[in-house]
Amino acid sequence: MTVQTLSFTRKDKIARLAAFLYGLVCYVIFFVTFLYACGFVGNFVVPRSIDSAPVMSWSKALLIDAALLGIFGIQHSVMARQGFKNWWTKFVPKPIERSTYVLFSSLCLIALFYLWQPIGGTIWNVTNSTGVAILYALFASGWLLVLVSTFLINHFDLFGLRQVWLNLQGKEYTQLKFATPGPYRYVRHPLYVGWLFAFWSTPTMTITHLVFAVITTAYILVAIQFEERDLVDMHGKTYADYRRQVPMLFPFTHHRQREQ
Ligand SMILES: C[S@@+](CC[C@H](N)C(=O)[O-])C[C@H]1O[C@@H](n2cnc3c(N)ncnc32)[C@H](O)[C@@H]1O
Repeated sequence: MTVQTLSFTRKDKIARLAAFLYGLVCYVIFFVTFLYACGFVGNFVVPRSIDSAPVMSWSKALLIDAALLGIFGIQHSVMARQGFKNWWTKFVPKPIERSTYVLFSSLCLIALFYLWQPIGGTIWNVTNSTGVAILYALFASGWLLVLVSTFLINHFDLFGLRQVWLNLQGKEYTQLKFATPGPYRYVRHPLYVGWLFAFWSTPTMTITHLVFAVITTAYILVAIQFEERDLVDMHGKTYADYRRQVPMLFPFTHHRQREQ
């Protein structure tokens, strides 16, 4: 073995280790952002939440909030498309592509938490203690369903750790297989169902919260179209059949195409 090859091997090992550490840092940033998001939407623990006191006119606040959600939506959807990935992995090494996606998503959310402008106003206010308890239980179940669904798909792949771990070991990345564990047998998008519960279940629905819930719901419905197009490209007939047989978000709903 020549000296040149030896030094390349060592450089390669250092690069793999650096990629792994980068993936780990991105994951920690994601996880802290995720925990902050629970407090932000639920109005607890965090210093600035979705319903903090308004400080500007409602029209200006609405514009800022819509822009913040729009930026997150564009980043999250564009960077997830195969065409974008093919282009930007010319600059970003493939093993850290997912971690970088996760990092950018977290940064958009951190900007949203920091710059969010409450509007105030009350749409509904449940004061009955049973009602409040049920709404908080649905809120908590939503976040739990989100987290559990990530593990059912593959938590460590979704957040980039699997990619940098395989790279550290010098192993090739393998695509995740299509699977329908647990709730995936009843709905195609349990993780998004979790978000819907987390965003809509609140004893006090303010105008601010409603704006957040409506825009994120619209985003989820659009994102599903793009995600399913990619899933059909990836898994072909298997996913197309699954789409025909299993409802999108509401379990046990009559699926039109099932009868065909
Ligand atoms: C954030 S996850 C959301 C998964 C799903 N839309 C949900 O709401 O539970 C998105 C990733 O999951 C993958 N995915 C979605 N459904 C899947 C399935 N049934 N089996 C394997 N991967 C899936 C997609 O390819 C995408 O990379």
